[in-house]
Amino acid sequence: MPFSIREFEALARDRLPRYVYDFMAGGADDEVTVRANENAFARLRLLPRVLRGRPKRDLGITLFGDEITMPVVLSPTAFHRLADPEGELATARAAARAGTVMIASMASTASIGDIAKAGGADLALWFQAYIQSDTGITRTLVRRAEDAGCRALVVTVDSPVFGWRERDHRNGFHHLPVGWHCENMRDLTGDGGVLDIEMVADLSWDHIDQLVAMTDLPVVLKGVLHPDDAVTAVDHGVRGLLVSNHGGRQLDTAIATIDAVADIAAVVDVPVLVDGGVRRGTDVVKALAFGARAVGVGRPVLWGLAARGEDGVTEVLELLRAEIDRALALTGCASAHEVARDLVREDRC
Ligand SMILES: Cc1cc2nc3c(=O)[nH]c(=O)nc-3n(C[C@H](O)[C@H](O)[C@H](O)COP(=O)(O)O)c2cc1C
Ligand SMILES: CCCCCCC(=O)C(=O)O
Repeated sequence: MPFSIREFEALARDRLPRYVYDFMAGGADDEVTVRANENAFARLRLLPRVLRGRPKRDLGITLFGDEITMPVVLSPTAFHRLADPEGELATARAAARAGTVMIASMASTASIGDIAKAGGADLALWFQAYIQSDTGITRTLVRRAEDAGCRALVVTVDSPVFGWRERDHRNGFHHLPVGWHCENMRDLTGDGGVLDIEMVADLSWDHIDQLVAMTDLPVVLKGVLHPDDAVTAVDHGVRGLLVSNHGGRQLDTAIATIDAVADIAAVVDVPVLVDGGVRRGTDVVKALAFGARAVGVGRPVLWGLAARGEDGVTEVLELLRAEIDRALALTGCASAHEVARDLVREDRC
């Protein structure tokens, strides 16, 4: 079994067709932000406390009333069938087994109903949506998420247009293989067809007001980086924030997410999550120190899925759990809640 997420990525790279690996690993333009997300974690150094020994650490946290077993959730990623024939169904089973949240992408290759069935009652399932220009379509998607038992709605707001992904253009990857579809987009107009997902360029706070009014589910905004937007979001009824630059796939040279999270956590009173570049348990501890309730992982899940299917996703999540536990012990923390801001210093080298 691989010993790290990096080794899972190497395995996945060996197994996947080149165009699929590039789609998953790649980002926008020069991929400056893809690299920055990881490098920014490495630049931060931990300042551990000693002689606070406790026999066991408690990794559990609560999100919208649900207890999850560690401060790691699965960020939404499209097209899991490209990684494994079982696709999102395998991912859902692994997330349920790990006792954490899976945020299913609107661009899943299985429907939200089927993902919910695969995960079963143990899965804390959230649905990620891109707001569509036709409010009726957005409403139907929200109802499907509610009917599937989703516990929160994550709205991605960093994509008014699609990022420029040079690897995909070079590889000519613009469509799923014949016969595969974004299953959440099926039967939305009553003609049995599958609609394309739209990126809506005139997305505004009015759309967020409409969405919040449409559902009792907590709405989480994904893709917020500016503290002022975070404050505005809460004013508009948003109940959680996922600080994200879409894994460097949208605006290249956007700030690394770990560099954005503390300023946001300081000005809002709702759960703040962060994703982008989390590859080690020590990264998770740094994010907690900066005020995040939890982190999201995107590519690591895909590497596990591509390398070893459902078991691979489980192994990636369990690797992270063990690394977080070890990092907590080595920094003198008995729980995720005990991680304090003074545990992290900027690298002075
Ligand atoms: C292959 C791939 C597909 C993605 N698809 C979506 C998506 O459908 N919706 C979304 O909001 N974000 C999507 N993302 C962004 C992730 O949710 C997340 O923000 C990002 O992957 C986090 O960075 P990491 O991969 O370094 O963990 C995707 C990312 C990747 C790598
Ligand atoms: C037009 C299809 C939408 C797929 C969205 C996937 C995504 O967000 C990504 O980063 O890739």
